[in-house]
Amino acid sequence: MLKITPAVRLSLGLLLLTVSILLIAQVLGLTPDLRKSQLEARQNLAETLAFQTLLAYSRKDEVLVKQLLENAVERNDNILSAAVRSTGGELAVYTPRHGELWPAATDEHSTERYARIPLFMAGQQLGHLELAFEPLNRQDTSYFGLPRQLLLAVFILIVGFISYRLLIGRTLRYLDPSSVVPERVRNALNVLAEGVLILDKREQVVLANKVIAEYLQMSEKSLLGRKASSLGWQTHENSELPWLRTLNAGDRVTGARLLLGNDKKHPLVFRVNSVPITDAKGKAQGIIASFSDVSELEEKTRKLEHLASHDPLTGCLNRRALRQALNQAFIDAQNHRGELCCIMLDIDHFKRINDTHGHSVGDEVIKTVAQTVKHIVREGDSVARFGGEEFCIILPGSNLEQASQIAERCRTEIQARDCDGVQVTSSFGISSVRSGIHTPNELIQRADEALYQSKENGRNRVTLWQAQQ
Ligand SMILES: Nc1nc2c(ncn2[C@@H]2O[C@H](COP(=O)(O)OP(=O)(O)OP(=O)(O)O)[C@@H](O)[C@H]2O)c(=O)[nH]1
Repeated sequence: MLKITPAVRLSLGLLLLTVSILLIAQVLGLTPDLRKSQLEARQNLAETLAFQTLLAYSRKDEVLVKQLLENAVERNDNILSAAVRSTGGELAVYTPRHGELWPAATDEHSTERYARIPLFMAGQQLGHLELAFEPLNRQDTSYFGLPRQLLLAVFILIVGFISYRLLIGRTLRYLDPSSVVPERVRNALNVLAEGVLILDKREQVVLANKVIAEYLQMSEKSLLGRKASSLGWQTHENSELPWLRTLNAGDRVTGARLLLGNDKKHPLVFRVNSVPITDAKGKAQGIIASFSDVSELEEKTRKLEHLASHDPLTGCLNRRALRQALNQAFIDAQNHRGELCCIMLDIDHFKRINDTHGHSVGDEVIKTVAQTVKHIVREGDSVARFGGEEFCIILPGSNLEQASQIAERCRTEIQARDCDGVQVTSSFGISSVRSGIHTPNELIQRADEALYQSKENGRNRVTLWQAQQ
């Protein structure tokens, strides 16, 4: 089947245009009128023959007249018969079948097929020359019995299409950007583990290797001519695409991070390098951009970072990560004169739970308490496992009153929870940067002192640290 390639489409377009131009030319009368010229030829022929016949007929040389008429019929395929009719209406001289070919009803006037020319000599009419012709269109049906115009149209369509197709195919080969890259270069790029795009000055793809085509889920050919920025990349905070930076500023870009894919949860992550292709004068004529898929590496790194900063039993921050979060929150609070509170939480009589129900139940209790607290605090707060059954909660932007409300909610919900048939209570101590505290350590220390007060005063309660403590 004929493939509708751009070359075929262009050829058909040009063919239609050509046919339309021919039709318009015909409508405007710019093409030669075959019918008219045939009629003129017939008229000339009839008049010449009439002149010759008149001379012979006036001398009553009927043999010569007959010879002239027979010669005319013999030499002209389109003359069927000829005759000289006397003024009285009888056929004086005639070629065979003229009687049957000449229509009885023909009046004085000539028609397309029947010429009737009066023969005058010295002002006296001697008779008429009669010529019967082939029908006008007969001459057009010279090929396979089909009208010549139809054949011409078919000829233009077939030969026109083949010629246009060959011409455009050849032209497109010169214009096809991929054909300027030698096969061996393309093969070499296809062996690379990295994706490669070669772009022109308008960031249109001139070459795409197999790897990048697979990442983009498109064929190498269908990528040609597409703008690289239209291929579905996501940048970090809409920063400039690396190849655009190279095109705009001439910079080499290395290690730019780009995401690809509609699946926002699992996009492919690439590290992209982009270098300009310069001409002899050092002007950028295009770009080579390489794409390394670092999705798996980033996922592993993310998991390692999570392991390094979180407690494996509860999923809360560990002490190292708590320190970082607290230091940052402390700096922010100081810079913006903001609120910051710290809550220390300790499960009451936890040793007894371990001793009575076993260590694994103890672990479950710790996990339940952690889940309860994480569920209550806001998104910007940090929950860390501080020690065995002790937790530290950092609340940026919360004042003492808000922090004590949160601690109170944690206390009542922990008390209400049932953990493998075990019910526990917990004690809380709260400190705030607004209580004359100067360092992150001091904030934790004061909250711990308040927690100690809760334990001292009978447990299952919340105590705020105050300067006079
Ligand atoms: N199951 C379990 N127990 C732990 C873990 N870490 C620490 N512990 C135990 O927690 C208990 C803490 O007990 P203590 O610090 O004496 O205090 P308590 O029994 O909670 O009493 P108060 O704090 O005074 O109410 C110890 O027995 C630890 O062995 C842990 O990860 N899992």
